[in-house]
Amino acid sequence: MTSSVEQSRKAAEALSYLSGFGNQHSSEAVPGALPIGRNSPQRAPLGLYAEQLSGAAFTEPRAHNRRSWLYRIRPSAAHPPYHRIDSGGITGAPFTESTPDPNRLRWNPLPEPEAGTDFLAGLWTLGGNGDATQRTGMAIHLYAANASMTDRVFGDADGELLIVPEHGGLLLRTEFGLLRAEPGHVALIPRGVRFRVELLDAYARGYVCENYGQPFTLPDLGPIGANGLANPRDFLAPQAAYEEVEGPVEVVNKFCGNLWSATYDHSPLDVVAWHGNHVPYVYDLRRFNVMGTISYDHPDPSIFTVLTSPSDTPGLAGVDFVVFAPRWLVGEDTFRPPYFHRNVMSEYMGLIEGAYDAKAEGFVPGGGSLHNMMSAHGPDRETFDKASAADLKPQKIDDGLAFMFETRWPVTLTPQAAHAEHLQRGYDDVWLGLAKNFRP
Ligand SMILES: O=C(O)Cc1cc(O)ccc1O
Ligand SMILES: [Fe+2]
Repeated sequence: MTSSVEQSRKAAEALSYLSGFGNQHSSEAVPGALPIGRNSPQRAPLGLYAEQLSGAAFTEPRAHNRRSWLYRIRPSAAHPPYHRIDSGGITGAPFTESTPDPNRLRWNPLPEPEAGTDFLAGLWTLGGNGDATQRTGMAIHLYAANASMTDRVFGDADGELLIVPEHGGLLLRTEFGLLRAEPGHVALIPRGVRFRVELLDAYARGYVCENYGQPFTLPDLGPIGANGLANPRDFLAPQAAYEEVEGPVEVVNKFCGNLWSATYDHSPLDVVAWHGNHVPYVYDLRRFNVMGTISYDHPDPSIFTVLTSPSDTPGLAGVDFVVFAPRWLVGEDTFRPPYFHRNVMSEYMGLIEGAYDAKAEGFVPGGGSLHNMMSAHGPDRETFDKASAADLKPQKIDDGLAFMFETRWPVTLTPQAAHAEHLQRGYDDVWLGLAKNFRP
């Protein structure tokens, strides 16, 4: 099962997908593997085992109900006990080891990992909120890896994983089939789905939003109409693909914040056919249909919402995933970059490529910033001065791709993030020297 970057690349280049967000997809890697007209026939086709994977309670309304039926070589139940293993850099909610911090904070990218670090070993938790045992809240993780996962797979019982590569492509071998996620794409692994990450480049780095709450869905469009923002057909699910591997495979399960491990005598990526709507997917952020003003003022960034995890209060997300993609700015008599603000929501921002229009310096690809609930932030001094004096002709912002995980609850840091070497000291200084211009 060991694989080189070239082998993974070859597999990634051959992929085709099923299109459509939230669809009831179906796929079979071997003709006839998928039962027709029923989910669990007395004997499933080709000697496969039928198994349901639920992502919603059986009784949730149809609009929210999520489940898939998997037809696999061995049932998932055939495994030895799990035992606790060291979690390395990854932890989960509740985050109780640090005092929630009202300061504006910014980090440089993670340092290079030791040779032989795979995606799972390279996960590093920055912080989060909520409680995995209550299925509320979210965690922010970063990853830096220089090796493919071999002979082991990962599954997260705590929540779904929104993976945002910033450097290096990933091949995600999931129970449902293969997905390719390059920088500029996002990949979503639903709660409980097992997967292995192979690198398509020597080095991979990026961000992960672990969502304990309601699964990410597309935002309502309201007066925008029937089209726009992230279009459903651009979300791509895998075609069924299985491996028939006999021999030890470590299965690591994240459960209520801790990692547990069991060594199976076969690979659990052995699903030959499946159907349902609890599926992994990839989405190319460059397909995002950006909306903006064509008159004046800087619109709120909710118009850039790609995916939202709703809470029980309409419009108040557990977490939103927001992208700042290339777009034209044409606002007249308008301060065009992000405004100064204090937000009841907490904002973690990352940069996939280039630069971000509110920060002249210091916010770099692979780095991140946290502006917690009600913390005052906005353009740095240099950006403010420049934008206040700019000639307001139409301007294309096309030199960057930034994103935000915006959550209704404050983000509490892990001790490793609060004391990190790569935490920038003196971030507050970017707002120093904003001149007093008041002339009554
Ligand atoms: O703080 C940020 O840069 C994110 C952000 C962007 C924007 O365009 C308006 C508000 C906002 O919080
Ligand atoms: Fe903000």
